[in-house]
Order: sequence, then C-alpha cells, then structure tokens
Amino acid sequence: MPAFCRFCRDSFPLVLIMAAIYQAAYRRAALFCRSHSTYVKKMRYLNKLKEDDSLCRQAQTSGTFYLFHNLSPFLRKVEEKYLIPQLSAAEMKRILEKFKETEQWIEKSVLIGCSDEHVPHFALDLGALERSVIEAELKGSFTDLRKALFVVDEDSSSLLASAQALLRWHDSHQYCSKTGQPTQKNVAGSKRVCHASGITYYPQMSPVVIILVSDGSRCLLARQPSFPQGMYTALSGFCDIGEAVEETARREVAEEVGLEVESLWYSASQHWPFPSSCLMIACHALVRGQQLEISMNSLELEEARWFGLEEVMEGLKREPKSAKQDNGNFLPWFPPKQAIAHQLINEWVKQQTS
Ligand SMILES: NC(=O)C1=CN([C@@H]2O[C@H](COP(=O)(O)OP(=O)(O)OC[C@H]3O[C@@H](n4cnc5c(N)ncnc54)[C@H](OP(=O)(O)O)[C@@H]3O)[C@@H](O)[C@H]2O)C=CC1
Ligand SMILES: [Mg+2]
Repeated sequence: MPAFCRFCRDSFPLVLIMAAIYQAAYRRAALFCRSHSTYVKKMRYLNKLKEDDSLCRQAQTSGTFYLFHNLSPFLRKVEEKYLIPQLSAAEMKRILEKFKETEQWIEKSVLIGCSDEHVPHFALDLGALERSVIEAELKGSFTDLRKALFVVDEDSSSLLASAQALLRWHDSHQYCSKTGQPTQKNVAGSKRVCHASGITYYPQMSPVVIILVSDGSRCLLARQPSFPQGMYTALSGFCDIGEAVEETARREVAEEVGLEVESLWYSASQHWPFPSSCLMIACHALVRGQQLEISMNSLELEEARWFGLEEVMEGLKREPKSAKQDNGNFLPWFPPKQAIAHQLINEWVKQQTS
C-alpha cells in the first residue's frame, strides 16, 4: 500500500512507514516526512504567537511586514514580474518617521504566517497615510486585489488573499455588536475582545459550495450577468445556516438550474476573498439521467447550459483577450487557475479522458 507525506505527497520508503506506524500508533498526524517536522514546528510557533501577546510584540521587532492601503496590497514590478516586498521592522520605522507617525502603528499589524526559520510575517494597512508618498518612497504601487491575485505567483496570491481578508475583518469588527463598545485586538490579530461584555470575536469566513454538475458526458456551466463577457463557471451558493455541504449543493443546483443531484463527491477547498472571505468547498455532482433539461433561475443567472468535452477543452485554453469574435460575440472561457472553479473543470476533463 503506498503511503504519502500528508503535505508534499512524497512517498515514504516501506521501512520508514513501518517505523512511523509503530511509533505513531493511533497518532496518524505524526506521519510527516523529515522536512515536514519543520512544518509542525512552524505551526506550533505561530500558535504560540497567537496565544502570547508579549511574545508576539517581541516578534514584531524582528518580523517582516506586507503593506496594504485601504485593503489594496503593495506590489513592485521587477522586469516582467510582480513581487510583494516584505519590509523589515527597521524599514517600517523609517517610513513611519517620514510621516511623523509613531511606531505604535506597528501594533495595528496582524500576524499572517512565518518562514521556516520562524521569521514572523505581518500585514499592515496604512490607509490613513498618503498613498502616493508611500508608493514613491517604496517604488511600487498599491494594486486592487482583484488584479494583484492574478499577477503574482500562486503562493503569494493565497497569502495576499488571506492577509487582506484578516485586515478587512478587523476593519469591520471595531465595535461589539452587543454593547456597541470598541473591541480590542490581541497582538497577533487572531481575535478581538469586548472588555465590557467579555465577548471574544474570531475572524470568520462564509462557507460557499461550488458544484460542477455533470450528466456523465457533459458538464453544466453558467454565467451571472455581472461576469465578464464570455466567462462561464460552475454553480455556486452560500450555505444557509444549519445546512450541511451536501444540502447546500442539492439546494443550489435545484434553485439555480432546476435539476436534482444524484451523487456528490468532494474535490478540494479554497479561501476566496470576494466579496469578503468565503470558504469555497468544491464538489463534483452527477444529476439524475431521466431529467436533464435545465430550468434556469433568471433572477440569479444569465445563462446556464451543457458543455461537451471538446468545447470545455477549448475553453480552458482560451484567454479572455482572444474570446471576442469579429461579430462581437464571445467564445466561452473559464476562470483562471487561481480560482477553484478552474481546478474543478480540469478534474472533470481528466475524468472524461482517463
Ligand atoms: N473561486 C472560485 O472559483 C469561485 C468563487 N465564487 C464566489 O462564490 C461566492 C458565492 O457565489 P454565488 O453564486 O454568487 O452565491 P449565491 O448563489 O448564494 O448568490 C449570492 C447571493 O446570496 C445572498 N447571500 C446569502 N448569504 C450571503 C453571504 N454570507 N454573503 C454574501 N451574500 C449572501 C446575497 O443575496 P442578496 O444580495 O440578495 O442579499 C448574494 O447576492 C461569490 O462571492 C463568488 O465570488 C463563485 C464561483 C467561482
Ligand atoms: Mg449562485
């Protein structure tokens, strides 16, 4: 039986597997390859920083900072690449002094991760300071997240998305919803507390189920009126309170296209920062063979239709720029690889061709 590291998917030699199973007896989580004991140490360190304010305050002095301005991340273009600069605490101090601001600004930062060597990373929104002065000083620009996510590399895009989501959450949870009193963040920014009521608030995500419906040989893709022209994606919908993922998937497919899900299987999940912090739970669904006629809910969708394998494969290759035809119509194209919808569509193609 093959065994894989839970993180890098590298396989283990048999002897190591036996030793690990023996040692780990019932503690499956201990089955990491050597490089991932680094991962465990890192997660434990981050957890400590969240729990211990004075340790985290100390970490701010040796950490690096990612900057935002009114939730737009700071990017620097180097040749053809977009990079997200990390500033040291000393550089931050220098910039803040330029604005005659005190170092207390650093207290507004939130912990977003750390390197393998335990250098902590923080995100800080400098929205109250003059944007153009910071941009000129640091030779880059604050870029709308919708653009930034698609021009940086994959790791950086998920880091930017979660950093922005955390900053956004703090910005919109300044007051207790019960007492109306200001809430205080812990140093790491992993929670906010109302000292008047004792209520602790934790950052939240809204669960959304995204479902690629198939009838076995075709898949169903749809458009909302707000989408860019020609773009189709899988069906999706927010979980209602109290709903299980399977119930949301069944309900959304019934509501949006009038079909009944017969079977459903989980694929993967992704944090998505739009409109504000969704946990996208991606699934494949098969619909009942006898009822394949789409009855579209036109309040939510502009178009929903079945796509054959060939059309999907062509759509995956198509760039949005090349989708416009001479007659003004648009050929179908799908979300970019950073979106989990892309992964679902790719998986469906693989299922069909394997
Ligand atoms: N990463 C990816 O690959 C993809 C991501 N998505 C994301 O999934 C999200 C949901 O998809 P969508 O199909 O629009 O969802 P829905 O089909 O559930 O419709 C959205 C509507 O649901 C209502 N709603 C219910 N709960 C919430 C909530 N917690 N937050 C916001 N609105 C809520 C709102 O209606 P009202 O305004 O009337 O109150 C909203 O306009 C979108 O934000 C989209 O960005 C979608 C497809 C692909
Ligand atoms: Mg929807």
